[in-house]
Amino acid sequence: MDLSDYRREYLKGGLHEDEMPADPFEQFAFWFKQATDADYPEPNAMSLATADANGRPSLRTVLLKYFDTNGFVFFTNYTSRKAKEIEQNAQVSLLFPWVTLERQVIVVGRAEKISTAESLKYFSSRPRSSQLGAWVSAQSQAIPTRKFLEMKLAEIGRKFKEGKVPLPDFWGGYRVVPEEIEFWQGGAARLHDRFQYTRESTETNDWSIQRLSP
Ligand SMILES: Cc1cc2nc3c(=O)[nH]c(=O)nc-3n(C[C@H](O)[C@H](O)[C@H](O)COP(=O)(O)O)c2cc1C
Repeated sequence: MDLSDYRREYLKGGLHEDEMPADPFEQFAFWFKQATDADYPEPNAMSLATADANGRPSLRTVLLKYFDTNGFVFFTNYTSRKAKEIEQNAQVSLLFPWVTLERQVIVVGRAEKISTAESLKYFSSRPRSSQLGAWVSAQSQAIPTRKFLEMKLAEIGRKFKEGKVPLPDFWGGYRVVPEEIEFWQGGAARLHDRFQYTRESTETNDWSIQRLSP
């Protein structure tokens, strides 16, 4: 299939130096709210890129669950492929592909496991079915059939029939602590606006900003 004629002009707006806040999280929150207000489907779905110790990359979608000036938090299985790669190489990248808004946000930083208490807080807020699902899935491992999963779910359901479902020790969150955050806004004639924030110090929320060529 030839897709070479698939193109459109990006005309929704621009980004201007004098409107970029000093704090990139402020800009992210502003764009996130605009994505939500525009009914962008699952604006918190982001691509997470990891790479193993040899630099071999892998990529998948995960859901951003919350963010603040400390970073972006998602939840997953600590024995999954992504988790194994993060163990070998904590450098990761996130991409928010808000393409119908003619925008993308790219984060580069380090993934850190959050505390068990913090994971428990989020786990406790999940529906019971999702809590049981976390117990059932040995994420990223080969399994024989779907039936195998359904039987495991029934077994786990019986095991935790009474009371609260406990937090599995193989499940929890990562916080991606950004070192760079780029905001991209499509522009006419492919003259897009790109602003890259680079963290000045690991101790503080101080950032330098530069415009990048599209
Ligand atoms: C919209 C969407 C949201 C997802 N959210 C998550 C998530 O928050 N956490 C997660 O572990 N997997 C999530 N997944 C599944 C992952 O993309 C992936 O299949 C899984 O985490 C295993 O990845 P890995 O084998 O590379 O570790 C999501 C997939 C989609 C399409």
